[in-house]
Amino acid sequence: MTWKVFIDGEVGTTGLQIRERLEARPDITLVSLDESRRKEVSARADAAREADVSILCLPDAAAKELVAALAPGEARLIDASTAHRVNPEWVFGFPEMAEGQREKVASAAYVSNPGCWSTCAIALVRPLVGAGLIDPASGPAISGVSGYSGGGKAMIAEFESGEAAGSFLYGAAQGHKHLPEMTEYGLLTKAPVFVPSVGQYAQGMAVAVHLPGLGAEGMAKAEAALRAAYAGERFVSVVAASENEPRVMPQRLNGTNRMELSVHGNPETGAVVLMAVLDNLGKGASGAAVQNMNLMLGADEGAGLE
Ligand SMILES: NC(=O)C1=CN([C@@H]2O[C@H](COP(=O)(O)OP(=O)(O)OC[C@H]3O[C@@H](n4cnc5c(N)ncnc54)[C@H](OP(=O)(O)O)[C@@H]3O)[C@@H](O)[C@H]2O)C=CC1
Ligand SMILES: CC(=O)N[C@@H](CCC(=O)OP(=O)(O)O)C(=O)O
Repeated sequence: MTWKVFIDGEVGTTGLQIRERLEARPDITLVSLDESRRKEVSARADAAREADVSILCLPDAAAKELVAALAPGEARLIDASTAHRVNPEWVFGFPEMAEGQREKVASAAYVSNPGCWSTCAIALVRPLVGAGLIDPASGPAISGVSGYSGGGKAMIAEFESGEAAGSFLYGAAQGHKHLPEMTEYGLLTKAPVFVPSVGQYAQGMAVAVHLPGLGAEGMAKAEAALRAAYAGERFVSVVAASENEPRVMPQRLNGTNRMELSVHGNPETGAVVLMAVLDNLGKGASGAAVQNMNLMLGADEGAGLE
């Protein structure tokens, strides 16, 4: 069995990484457009119609433009941009998120690939809300660090040319574009307070959820809730705190489609921190898109991924 796949935006950061994962696969034939036509909407729509699944690795506006050029049912799409993440007509492409989510992805016409920050945040927060350990109205504090490839070609150029003055925090005004998806799929009623940062390295991400009052008992329950939520999962797992102590290394899972979660804290003060590590271009983007594509095509979910 072979399938045709179109990567719209295949020369961008996310698209290239998907292409690398698919090129080696005998079961996939890539549908490609010439350089001169790759931004022409009619050519992109034709390519999407020809393919069994198309993966959009584009700015939000270009993703919306392609969707608008297609009639419902003409193409199956995975959108890696932010454009459709909380749109109820799209299935959120995080198969491990909830029971039944994997099956929804497999049968969907339109799948939105989650953001890298939100994959980490949702993975940590959602099971704890479910277990009654996070109050959904509490607006939990979340922080994190990403490699600069998370900002695509423009930020890579900024860092690699020396134009960027160094690492920075951002999003302090609480308008980060992943907040709606974190809130909705984290089962929160109030958005988290989220302060991400970009480090002076290319790739890899670590995210921390801060729970100052969870306590020693809550800490044990949090780990149990996370272990139960991801039991048997191949790409999401809970690891011992010692794996991420004393230093959390955001580049630890680079080149993989894995995300590792851990629970940390001080039993005496009751302060607890949940931690997630992934490759922003692996489980945070390109790896996740390939996993969703595999599910939609009926291929082995882990094909082309490690
Ligand atoms: N980088 C990351 O870690 C993550 C990125 N994402 C999301 O994935 C999407 C792609 O991001 P990323 O790969 O980083 O971005 P890049 O800027 O690296 O790549 C975007 C690509 O889209 C192309 N493009 C722009 N407009 C059009 C158009 N109208 N038609 C066809 N192609 C077009 C660009 O062309 P050109 O080369 O000419 O500029 C570029 O190659 C974004 O929505 C981003 O937010 C999601 C999760 C993580
Ligand atoms: C480091 C950095 O700048 N990261 C990007 C998010 C990358 C990403 O996940 O983009 P999507 O929202 O399209 O998924 C940001 O915070 O805006």
